Formats: sequence, structure tokens, C-alpha cells
Amino acid sequence: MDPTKTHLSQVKHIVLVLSGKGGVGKSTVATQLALSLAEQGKRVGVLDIDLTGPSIPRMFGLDGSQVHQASTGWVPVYADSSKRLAVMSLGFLLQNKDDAVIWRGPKKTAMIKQFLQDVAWGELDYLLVDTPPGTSDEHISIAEFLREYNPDGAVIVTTPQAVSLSDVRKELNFCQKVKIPILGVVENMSGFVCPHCAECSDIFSKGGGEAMAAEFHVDFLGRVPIDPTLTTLVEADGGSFVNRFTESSLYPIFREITEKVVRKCGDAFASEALSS
Ligand SMILES: Nc1ncnc2c1ncn2[C@@H]1O[C@H](COP(=O)(O)OP(=O)(O)OP(=O)(O)O)[C@@H](O)[C@H]1O
Ligand code: SF4
Repeated sequence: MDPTKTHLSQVKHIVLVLSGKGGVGKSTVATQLALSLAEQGKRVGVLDIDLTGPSIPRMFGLDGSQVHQASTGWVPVYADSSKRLAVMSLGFLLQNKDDAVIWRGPKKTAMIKQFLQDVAWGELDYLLVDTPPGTSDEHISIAEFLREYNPDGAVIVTTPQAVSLSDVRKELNFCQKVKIPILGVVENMSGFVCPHCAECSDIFSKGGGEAMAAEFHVDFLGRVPIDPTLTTLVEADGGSFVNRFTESSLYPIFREITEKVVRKCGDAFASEALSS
């Protein structure tokens, strides 16, 4: 049997991270979910197929890393020394960060299919797929390709503003149409954590994500405020976020969200972090 056919068969749970529009924090949510899962001792893969602006390498401090081709397929880049956290992104393959932006639909679709089938993840507990924003042809190809691997479902990220919520409505409809289960909705950038006193203030309206989740009868996974120190932690020392994510005020919030996702996938979540 073709060895590449078996790559996704070695993955226990597949979770897609989707958003109706760009810049709402989809990659941030994917990164934090991955870090919380790895902290639980899970083996995690993060597949960044956001071809319009792959931001996952930067979030894991892996900008400039190279992937190499082995006889079994593409070998992912590991973000931690224990090799529990594997990352694959188009960003690792592009000569120039802006190259993929000008690709036409069929080229993007072919690239995504290749990513989904050719990465030699080894055994994984979770594969998180960071998708492009919206519901484009790329999303349809992902849904079709993944169908035989029974993805556990999608985490949908929104911000509280009405414009983002109307886009997320399309995302929820899309999941229902292509029969991808919806694990729940995350409302990101909901309130602002003051860097001086850590007080959280609401700058936009809040609760829209929760209301939308209720309207579609899906779970609300949590509300995440804007924490300006997050960027500092991500950018620190060329990317030590993998080791410092527990210092963020968002860490306990994302831990709770991860617990809900893990339980929805029928898996156990330890109350204490398993890895140091
Ligand atoms: N809760 C938050 N607090 C502070 N900064 C945040 C938060 N969420 C996201 N950001 C920042 O906002 C920017 C956009 O986030 P991110 O790249 O995760 O969005 P995205 O939805 O994946 O965007 P795109 O679709 O363009 O890739 C990043 O610089 C990220 O660090
Ligand atoms: S929340 Fe408090 S410390 Fe922060 S800016 Fe407002 S008044 Fe100042």
C-alpha cells in the first residue's frame, strides 16, 4: 500500500479551525489549542493551510525553518524538544512569503491536497488544521478530502462585532452543508485586558458569539479577551512562546476551551498539566 495513504490513518482526532473572516485570531486559537494539548501529553500536529498568509510558523517561533522530503513524505518541523508538537505550513516551503497570495484556485486546491496526504506525521493524538478564512473552494476540497478520515469537527472563531458574526453564520451553514460537526464557537477579542492593572474592559459589544452558537444549537466554547502582552510573548526572543505560553493571561482561558474540545472529541483531559 502507498505509505502516504496511511499518514492520516495514524491520527486519532482531526479538528479544523475555521473563521468567517481574516484577522479574528484563528491561528492564535489553533496555536493555543495545540500548546494546551501538548501540555496534556498529547502528540499534536498543526497543519497550516491558510495559503493567503501563513502565520503559524511565526507563532511557534519557526520562521525560516525548512521542511525536508523523506521517502515517506514531508517531514514536519518540531516546535518543542520532546517532539510532541509537529508543525507543517506552506510558509516553510515558500521562497517569498507573498508567493501563495497570487495562486489561482486549482493550484491552491492541489497544494492543500498534497499537504493533507503527504505529511509524515507519525502517530498523532490530534491534528489541528488551520484553514484560510471564509468558505472558499479550498474549504470544499478540505471537507471532501477529509470525509473518509471522519474529522471530529470544527472550532469556529469569531470576534464580537456584527460584521464578523454575519460571516461566521456562513461558516456555520457551510459546516452543516458539508456535514462537518461543529465542536463550538470561540469569541475572540472580546474585551481588553489592561496591561497596567490586568482589568478586563469591554470595548466592543460582547456575547454575539454566544448568541450565534445558541441560534445554531452548537456549543459556546469561551470568550477570549484581547491581551496586548500576547504579542510581546509571541515575538519575544525570536519565538519562545512555546515555552512561555503559560505566562499569558489567556492561558487558563484557552486551557478551558481545550478541555471542552477534548471532551467533545470523547477524550480525557487531566486537571493538572502533564508536561513541564
Ligand atoms: N486575544 C488576543 N489578544 C491579543 N492579540 C491577539 C488575540 N487574538 C489574536 N491576536 C493577534 O491578532 C493578530 C491576528 O491574529 P491571527 O493571525 O491569529 O488571526 P487569523 O484569524 O488567523 O488571521 P488570518 O486569517 O489573517 O491568518 C495576531 O497578531 C495575533 O497575535
Ligand atoms: S483599566 Fe485601570 S489601569 Fe488600565 S488604563 Fe484603565 S484605568 Fe488605567
